[in-house]
Amino acid sequence: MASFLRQFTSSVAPIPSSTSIPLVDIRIPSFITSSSNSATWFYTTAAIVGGLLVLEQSVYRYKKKQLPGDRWTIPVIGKFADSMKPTMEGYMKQWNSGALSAISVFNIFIVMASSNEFSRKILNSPGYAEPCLVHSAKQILMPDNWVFLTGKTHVEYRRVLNTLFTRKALSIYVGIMDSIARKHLNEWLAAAQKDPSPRAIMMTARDLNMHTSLRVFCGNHIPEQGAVEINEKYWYITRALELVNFPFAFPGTKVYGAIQARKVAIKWLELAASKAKTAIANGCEPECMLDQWVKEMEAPGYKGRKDFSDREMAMVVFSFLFASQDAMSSGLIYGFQHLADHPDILAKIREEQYRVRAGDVDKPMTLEMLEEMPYLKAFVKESMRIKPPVTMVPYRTTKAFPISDDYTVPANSMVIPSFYNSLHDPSVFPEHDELVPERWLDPDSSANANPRNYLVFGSGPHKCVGIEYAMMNIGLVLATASVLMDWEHQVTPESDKVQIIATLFPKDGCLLKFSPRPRP
Ligand code: HEM
Repeated sequence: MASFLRQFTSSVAPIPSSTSIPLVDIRIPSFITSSSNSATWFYTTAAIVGGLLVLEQSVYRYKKKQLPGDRWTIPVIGKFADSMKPTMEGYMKQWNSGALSAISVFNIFIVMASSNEFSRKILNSPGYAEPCLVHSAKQILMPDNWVFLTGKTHVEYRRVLNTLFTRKALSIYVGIMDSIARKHLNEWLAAAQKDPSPRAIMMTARDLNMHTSLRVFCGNHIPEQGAVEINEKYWYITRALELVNFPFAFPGTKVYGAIQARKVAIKWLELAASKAKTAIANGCEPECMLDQWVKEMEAPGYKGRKDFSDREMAMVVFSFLFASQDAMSSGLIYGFQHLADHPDILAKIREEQYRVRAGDVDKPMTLEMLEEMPYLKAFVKESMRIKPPVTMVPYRTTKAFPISDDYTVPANSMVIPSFYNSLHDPSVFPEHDELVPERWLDPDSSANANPRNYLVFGSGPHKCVGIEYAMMNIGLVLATASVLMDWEHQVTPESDKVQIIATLFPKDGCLLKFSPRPRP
């Protein structure tokens, strides 16, 4: 590029100005002067553009240093085309190119970390790197949402939110989860009776999760009409979670649709927060997360902030929906698919279910019962190891980050820890592509000896706040399904291919055929 520019400029003859040869009075036709002006503009513009392109390449190569990655970046857009249609194969190629590797998208310099050491280092270095949600997240979640807090204020806010997932709180939620799971599974059976052909569970599993989360978080403080409205509109939010979106939220854009959906959701969630405060003030016992939150703030030993406004509480609940809906749906859908494809594992799950339920499949699930189901828990953990719903989380460096002895990530770069290689490390997970729940049941297994490799929920100060709830919900739905119904998987050429819609899903949406299961 530089040599091209040198040749180009040296072949351009200097154009004399009219003042440099004052004694010569030659009338120059106007079409000649205007074309020489245009030529000047053309050459100047070309030189500026060329200079910027050279600068772009130089900055990229300076930041990349010895890291694996393209030697040159595509001018202006970089790897934008790849980020529009991400594939697992593409990501794997990048991760396998090195423990750290570089790319650039729209001149955002990105360092991908694929090893456990570097991924964990990024997640656990709040002094150098902070989570960096996709650009649209700020527009959708609103800039004053707690999820954008960092440092000490984040730690303090998190301390309050952790109280929403204590054992006491989870024991309130489990009854709600059980009754909603049964309602939906019976609807799936009724639909299958009408039309027994296999159907994709992509959307029906999402509906189940949304319904469960709304009722766990807000109980009956949201009327049915509100729950339906939020559920119907939520897909607009998922659609807008792309890495790169049209920057302005004009009507018709995905982000605009997501903002409208958020406005509807926040309206109902604010109402729910206000009703929870009234219910607890009137002496009611907590029946959902919002109630539990208000009750917690009243407790004599409570040390945190007590003045959460309805809007703040609504934004927290909305952030939970935002963080959980896609990931939990991915985990649940792959759970169904993995069990259908591994009848031996499903048989072990059923054996455990019948034993703990003492043959009574109508018995509502309790926390104590779940604790007696180690095989179920091991399966859920293993299913998400094989297909982690979230494969990576973008962070941003706040200052130059000396990540290794010989490489420092420049300030204001994106650093993306990825989890796939940690979760498929053959030295920790022998037969790493095989679904083996037993590896979690042996306390001396290498899987249990290396908990740092299990990055499904991240690590460090921003580690997922909803781990227990998510694991419990996925386990509870699969366990209840295993005793109420049989399901067959229609395997297609797309079943083992992955589509990435913020999280991972089977490309064919997971086609299942359900039928009622005879009682024991
Ligand atoms: C299978 C389901 C889920 C998976 C795989 C998952 C995974 C993750 C991951 C990888 C992170 C980023 C962690 C990091 O940066 O180190 C995260 C953060 C988060 N998750 Fe989850 N999650 C799930 C379900 C949930 C649920 C059910 C909730 C809420 C009820 C939730 C709420 C959050 C929140 C609020 C954060 C941000 C925490 C912070 O910044 O302090 N997630 N999750």
